[in-house]
Amino acid sequence: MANTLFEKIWQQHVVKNLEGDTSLLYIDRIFLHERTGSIALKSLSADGRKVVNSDQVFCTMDHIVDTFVGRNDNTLMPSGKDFIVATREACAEANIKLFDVNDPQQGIVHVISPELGIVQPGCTLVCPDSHTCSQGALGALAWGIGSSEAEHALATKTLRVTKPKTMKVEFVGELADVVSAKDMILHLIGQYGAAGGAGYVIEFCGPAIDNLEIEARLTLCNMAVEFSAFSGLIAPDAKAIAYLHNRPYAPKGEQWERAVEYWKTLYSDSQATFDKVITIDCADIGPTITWGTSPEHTCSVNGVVPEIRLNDNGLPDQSYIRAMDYMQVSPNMRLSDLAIDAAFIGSCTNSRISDLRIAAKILNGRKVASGVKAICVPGSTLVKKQAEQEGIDKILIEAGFEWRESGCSMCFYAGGENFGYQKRVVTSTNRNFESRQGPETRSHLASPATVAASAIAGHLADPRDYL
Ligand SMILES: CC(C)[C@H](C(=O)O)[C@@H](O)C(=O)O
Ligand code: SF4
Repeated sequence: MANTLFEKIWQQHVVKNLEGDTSLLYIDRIFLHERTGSIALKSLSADGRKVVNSDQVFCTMDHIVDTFVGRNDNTLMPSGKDFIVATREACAEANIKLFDVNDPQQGIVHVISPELGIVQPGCTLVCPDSHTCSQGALGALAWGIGSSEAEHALATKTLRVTKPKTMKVEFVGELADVVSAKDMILHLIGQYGAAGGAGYVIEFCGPAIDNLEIEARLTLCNMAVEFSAFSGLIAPDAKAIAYLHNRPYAPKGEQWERAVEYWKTLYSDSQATFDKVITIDCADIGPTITWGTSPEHTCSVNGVVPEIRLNDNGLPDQSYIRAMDYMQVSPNMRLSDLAIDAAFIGSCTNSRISDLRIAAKILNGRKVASGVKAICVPGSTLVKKQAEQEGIDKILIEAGFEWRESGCSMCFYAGGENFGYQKRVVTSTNRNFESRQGPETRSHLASPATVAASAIAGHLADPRDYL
């Protein structure tokens, strides 16, 4: 029988079929972070239960840690230190591998898991964090769970999961210069709505996906959850296999050979059917940015804010009115007329070395506009080190960017460091809802290239004008 990639991985992991579409699935890897992982570990231990196999569990300090150079356990986030200390203690007690605050392999969970070869094709990986879907880029079934599900997985190596429907999103044609995976995913969400993927697991495929490097595929899959999908994944190809080769946690020697043999079977059979298919022509995608407070509020960076959408009754959609009011934009306003207060390059969406390279290419020899607070937070300590070896830090600092230690940082506002009241931020992150990056901040989601160009211009700007 012809199967999709998802069905192959699913079938491999069914321990028992339960009622209806629900199955008990075997979980290969569990990743935790100090914000939600510590809660799961604490509660597990309070119940007198144990982590059943700590070799399959990893934890990092990314969400709460400060990103200032010279950081320690103290954080700007009130009581952040408590989470850090509790996580450290819980990991030591359960014998879990922890990438601690100043560990050379520390970083944002969805950046370090691929970077260290922890996520692998065909495996099931869960983390109490919504952007776990990023890791599907390597052909894994990876999805975000809640803290109580994390407890269940830690104690049993299994989870009850209701089978999602399958969607194929095929990208055909070629991307224009500087147009990136971030523009692709924003374009998809803009076209089909932020709920467009609800109830589905999405396989991204097609010639334009084949052409993407692994880091770009991670960016694309990262925002599957912003499309409301259960997860996103991409069949592992020669690029995925080459990417994983020799990574610290990837199999070695004979085990590597056997793994590769298996990974090569992980693709959707040509006769396999999907519940839904979407095809997107990359010729239609340009540098894309959000104007509003949902990832579906997108437009071209050199375009204008759209008209207010009408609802089914032909009346102005209140969510559009509210978003425009919050963002202080109005229909037909040029995006390039919006002055920015801040520019942020970071997050599990766009903080890998390829993201920093494109930013450096644009920023080289230029200056951030006066009055713009510009911050770059590498996605991992290894990315930071690599960037420093390439001189990227110098280019960014010279241009006027702050160069930070790795972490989630101001991708999300948790009561600590933020961009300030009602500040307008152009950001390489994945969420733009109200106050996501600070009190009433106005976030415009875009690619790192667009963020860099806008930082120089002092207003939202098209990266094609800066190459
Ligand atoms: C803190 C964590 C639970 C949260 C998530 O799950 O997404 C965070 O990573 C985010 O991006 O908002
Ligand atoms: S970088 Fe942002 S989106 Fe990613 S895990 Fe951290 S807080 Fe969540």
